[in-house]
Amino acid sequence: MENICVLLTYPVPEYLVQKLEKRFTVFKFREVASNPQLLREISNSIRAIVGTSVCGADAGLIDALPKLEIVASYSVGFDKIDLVKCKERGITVTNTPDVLTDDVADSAIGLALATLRRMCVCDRFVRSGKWKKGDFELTTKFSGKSIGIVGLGRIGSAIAKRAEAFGSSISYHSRSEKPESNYKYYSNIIDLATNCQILFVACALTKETHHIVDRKVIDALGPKGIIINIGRGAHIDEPELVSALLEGRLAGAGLDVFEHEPEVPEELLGLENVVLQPHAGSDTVETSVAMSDLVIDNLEACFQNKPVLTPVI
Ligand SMILES: O=CC(=O)O
Repeated sequence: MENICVLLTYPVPEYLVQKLEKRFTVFKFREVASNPQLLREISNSIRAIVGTSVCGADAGLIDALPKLEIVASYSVGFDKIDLVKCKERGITVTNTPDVLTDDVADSAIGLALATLRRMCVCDRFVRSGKWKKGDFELTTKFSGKSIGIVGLGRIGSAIAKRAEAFGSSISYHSRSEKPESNYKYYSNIIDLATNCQILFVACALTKETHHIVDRKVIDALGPKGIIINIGRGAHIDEPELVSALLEGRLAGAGLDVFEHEPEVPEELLGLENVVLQPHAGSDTVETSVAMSDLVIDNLEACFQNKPVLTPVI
């Protein structure tokens, strides 16, 4: 397989780079993009793209690679891959579901706890020595709150399972009701937001879910409501979120993702009722190894003409 050329569109952990380089001829997009001559030379040889949640494969790149057979994403989300184009061209697309579910769900619960119990503010309180001058103010209880989950897929279900252990009542909104679930279903996200205290966003980003959390949803959640987003930044109308937080129309937010990441709205940086993470929901050593192994297994299966393990299409 050493002769098979793979284009890496975004930096991935060294473990995956090494595994790829052991098996394939690897080109890194950043190096190739700055060398148009090299790009022209290799465009006819690239048979696989390895992308991430940040940079996958858009129509322009796919068009430039006539021999492309597979886009293997080091991510569960595939919103950065032009699936229509891949389908047209008969290109296989794979992602890394399941192996990261626990980490992302853990992060979601961690963000909720950190936001309600103000853990980051508490940490700064201790470090700055302010504790010596008096105790920290009271925070808000997490256990027993009513939880609304947008998207009851693998990650949404894992969040629900964890929230159950906190005595939460759980309801959800998704495209259709899940007959296997005992949680209360709302076909309308505004009804879900009206009836919960903490709204977790855990669905895939599609045209339909772009800005699914808009001003109406935020206002339905109300001034005591909390939003936790471990999906994609574009699930939330970010300027609306920022103004709701500034105006006290929303109590707080725990955000792993942002609409224009790594750019984060300046106003959020000054707010103490938000907890911000750098899109790191699945970024643990253990899960990174599992995701990398799955990327490799998918590529090997594809080039051995076997069924890939986790096909998107
Ligand atoms: O955002 C992370 C992923 O899609 O895996």
